[in-house]
Amino acid sequence: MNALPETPRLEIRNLKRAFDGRAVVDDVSLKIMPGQVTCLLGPSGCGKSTTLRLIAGVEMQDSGTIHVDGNLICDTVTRVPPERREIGLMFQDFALFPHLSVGDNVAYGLRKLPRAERHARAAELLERVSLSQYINAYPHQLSGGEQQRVALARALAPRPKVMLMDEPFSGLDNRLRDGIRDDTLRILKDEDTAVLLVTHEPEEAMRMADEIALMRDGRIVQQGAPYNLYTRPVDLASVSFFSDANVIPATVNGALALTPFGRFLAPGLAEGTPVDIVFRPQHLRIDFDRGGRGPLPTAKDGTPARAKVVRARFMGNESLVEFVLDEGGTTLSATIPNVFLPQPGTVMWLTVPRDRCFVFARSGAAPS
Ligand SMILES: Nc1ncnc2c1ncn2[C@@H]1O[C@H](COP(=O)(O)OP(=O)(O)OP(=O)(O)O)[C@@H](O)[C@H]1O
Repeated sequence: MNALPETPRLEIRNLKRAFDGRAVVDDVSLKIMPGQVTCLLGPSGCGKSTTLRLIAGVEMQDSGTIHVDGNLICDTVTRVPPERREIGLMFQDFALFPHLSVGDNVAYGLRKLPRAERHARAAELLERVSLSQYINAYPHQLSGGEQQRVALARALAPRPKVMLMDEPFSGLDNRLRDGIRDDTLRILKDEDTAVLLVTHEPEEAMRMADEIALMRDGRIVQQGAPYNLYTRPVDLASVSFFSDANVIPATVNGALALTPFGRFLAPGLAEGTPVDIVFRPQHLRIDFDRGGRGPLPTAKDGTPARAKVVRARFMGNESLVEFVLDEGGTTLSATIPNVFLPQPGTVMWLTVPRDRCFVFARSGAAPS
């Protein structure tokens, strides 16, 4: 039995790239195992595509290393050219060759193989993406979703060790997208390549990724399974990237932060540090006012806080209700399943389970 840990299919270490003195990729490290999908997730301009271009070899890093299956393919001295990196690429505009048939598009990267083998591999991949019947058709005769599958088959044909995908689904019709994502994921898993997929859409990353690397201003700020990123975010910006967030400002006093919902533990934060108590709208619970009282405080949910409805809107599957807290005047939102549209001014009591709240030192703020 081999007791050695598996070698990552792709490993990048401390990758850096600056343009005009500005670090666009700033000390990025990642490991992806065979058959694993990692999503590089972040807002526009945070350096995702540049990271992909460095790995593909079409851009050169200032420092850092790239290994595929443990072999160095690029540092500042060694540089394996893009076509010899065994890395497949798939971008937003599928860039199929319009003058080549679907079969020839898929076989394009196999020019070194004998004709019969080339043909067999192209046919096998078209079968895999359920497009065998289009082998002699031309790209313009296919729908957007079908073209996307041809592009996938073409990228996979040379059996790349790593697949780099830059927003591969963003050109597709919304209604098709989920099905195509699921099909693509299944095919990628069958091929056992390591996939690095760039997206700015959290839902796409949650749907596709075994692991998400959350990127901001050129750096990876958090990395892990989607569940861990969602339930244990590192800061307010990470919460807000995945969903709306309620924020209650407070200040640390004796290792506690006092809020209208009671005291929150603020371990490790200096006295006087401004903090934000953060939670998602779906975790705010509401109760009706009963003769000026709300529910009793509990260890799990803390102290109920009295609030008034500001407005309520029907959103389809849920209702969005906005409140203003009596104490402190903070505005909070709640999402409630189905139809719940209380009148503005209605008094209600709000609670939020403690285990759904995050306590973060306010970014850029020093203890007062
Ligand atoms: N060749 C270049 N020269 C100068 N600046 C560049 C170059 N390539 C990228 N940049 C800058 O680097 C930053 C990051 O770009 P990049 O395309 O990597 O971001 P991104 O996260 O992929 O964004 P998007 O999702 O919008 O494509 C941007 O501000 C961009 O203008």
